[in-house]
Parts: sequence; C-alpha cells; structure tokens
Amino acid sequence: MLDVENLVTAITATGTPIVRGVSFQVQPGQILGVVGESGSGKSMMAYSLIDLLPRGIAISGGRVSFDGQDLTALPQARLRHLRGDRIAMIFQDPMVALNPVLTIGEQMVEAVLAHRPVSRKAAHARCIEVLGRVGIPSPEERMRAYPHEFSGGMRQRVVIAIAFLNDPALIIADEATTALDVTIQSQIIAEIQSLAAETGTAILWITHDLSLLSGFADHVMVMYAGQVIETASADQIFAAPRHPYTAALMEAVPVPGRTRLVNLPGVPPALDALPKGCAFAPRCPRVQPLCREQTLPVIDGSRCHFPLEASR
Ligand SMILES: Nc1ncnc2c1ncn2[C@@H]1O[C@H](COP(=O)(O)OP(=O)(O)OP(=O)(O)O)[C@@H](O)[C@H]1O
Repeated sequence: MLDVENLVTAITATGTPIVRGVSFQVQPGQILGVVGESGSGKSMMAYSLIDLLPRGIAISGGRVSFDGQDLTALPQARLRHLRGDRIAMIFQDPMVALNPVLTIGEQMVEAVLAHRPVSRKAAHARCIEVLGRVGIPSPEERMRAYPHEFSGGMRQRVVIAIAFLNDPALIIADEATTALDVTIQSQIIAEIQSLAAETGTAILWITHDLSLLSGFADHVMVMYAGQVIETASADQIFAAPRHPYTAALMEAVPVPGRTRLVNLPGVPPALDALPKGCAFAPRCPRVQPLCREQTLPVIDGSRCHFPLEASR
C-alpha cells in the first residue's frame, strides 16, 4: 500500500541530506515501528511522505508510492485532501492538533464532514462511537467539553480517535505516546493495536523507545544518521538483532532480570560531517578497518559488514 523507494530529503540551502536513501513498504493492517535516537531522521522521513516538511527542507530524490500514486508528484490540494482522509497523523503534543476554542464534538464532527458525504447527525454518531472505542468514558457527554477539560492522556486519546475517524488506510504516529506515563501509554497502544487489526488501517509508529514496539509492531525499521540500518520482523529484531547499533539499543532497554543497563557511548555524527564508511563505525564495538572505508546497502536486513550471528 505504501512503497517508499530510495527517499532522499535534504536541507535546501546546503544540500545536506537528512534522510539518506530510505526504502520500505507497509502493507494494509501492518504496524511498522520506526526507531532511532533523536536526530536520526525519523520525523523528517515521515513528514516527507505527506509533504509536511518544515521550510528549507525538501525531498531531493526517490519515490513515495501510496495506493499506486506517487505522492511526491501530487499537487498540494490533492495531498491536503489525502491527509485526514486516507492518511492521518498523530503528533506528540495533542494541543497542537486540537483547536482550544472549539469543543471536541465540534471539531470531530467537522473532521468527518470535511471528508464524508454524511449528515451532521451521522457524523455525530460516528464520533461518539470512535471516542468510546479509544477508551473515553461517557463519550456523548465529553463531546461537549473543550480540549483543556481533558487530562493529557484523554486528550491524546481524542487525537487518536480523530485519526481513526475516517477509516484511513494509513496512520503516521510520531512519538504519539511519549509524553504519557507508562500505564496510559500501554493502554493506548493496546487500543491502537486492536483498532488497526479491526479496521485494516496500517500504522507507521515512530519512537525513540525500542521497548515500546515489543508486542506491538509487526515489523521494525531502525534508523541511524538518516539511513535505515536494520529492518526485520519485530520477532526477529527482539530475538536476534543483527546490526550492532540495534543490539546496543536493545541493551539499553530495561527488562526483568537485566541488572545492568548498557549505555551506548558517543553521539551520532553530524549529518554535514559524516565519516567515510559506516556512519556508526565511530561508536561501534565491532568496528573493523573495512567499516571506516566502505558503506553497505541493506543486505539480508542489515547494513553491516560484520553483523551479529543470525539465529533467524
Ligand atoms: N527545521 C529544520 N531545519 C534544519 N534541520 C532540521 C530541521 N528539523 C530537523 N532538522 C535536522 O534533521 C535531522 C533529522 O531530524 P528528525 O527530527 O527527523 O530526527 P528524529 O529522529 O525524528 O529525532 P527526534 O526524535 O528528536 O524528533 C536532524 O539532524 C535535525 O537536526
């Protein structure tokens, strides 16, 4: 359904690429987790897909095919219509997505009417149904409340309800639960998982927290310095990561029985001063001279000259 091929996004003024040849596919109903440290290019990759890039950053290569059409070649107006209809977004801060001077009901009903030829009454009923579905108690009553009258967790549920409102084919969620406490985070994730399974909506779930994807994502894509460095089914990634960076991320995840959390030393390279060879080489515990000379494409799911043993 979504087929991204060799996507390159760069800072226009300097030509510095921040998304460097990213390729992946998402199938209907699939949850693809995108993980990586801050600055690895996750958000810019996602914003490239739907033309929400900040000023001064633009796609400079590749293809984004969605339902058979190339989104990078689509006129602004068509793309605007796709957003909120076939493709919905959820951001970290729900206050950005919600209008503070309108009730939740007013903005939700409008979100339906903007995309569906239904009566106001039918739109209202649909909103109540979806609010209930994401765990908002007394949804009919809550429709009359303003965003500030909700707790942070409830507000994010409203935003998630809005994303599912028009049965989109794809939802792109960028750190959607990062600001919430862990219990609420896992409740919301469980609800999204069952909604995605029921509706066939595919989810592109962006997070810096690998542990969040366990038991949630079907497939995981790990990004580093603007590139995909590992991609595999979630089961495979969690059982046996191949790239040393993924393995390091895994060791930083607190799990029962792990007495020591390993912290990966160093920081990712500046994108305008990338090292020759593998971008991770300066921090890699398995680095060999070859790694500092040559980069690799993703082979057998990982972009590494000396991947960890695959028990896959
Ligand atoms: N408006 C901007 N102008 C110039 N560079 C930017 C801008 N926004 C982001 N960048 C750069 O693009 C790169 C990728 O950023 P991006 O936000 O995609 O990373 P991320 O993995 O989503 O990290 P985070 O989780 O912190 O958002 C970073 O090096 C960042 O500094």
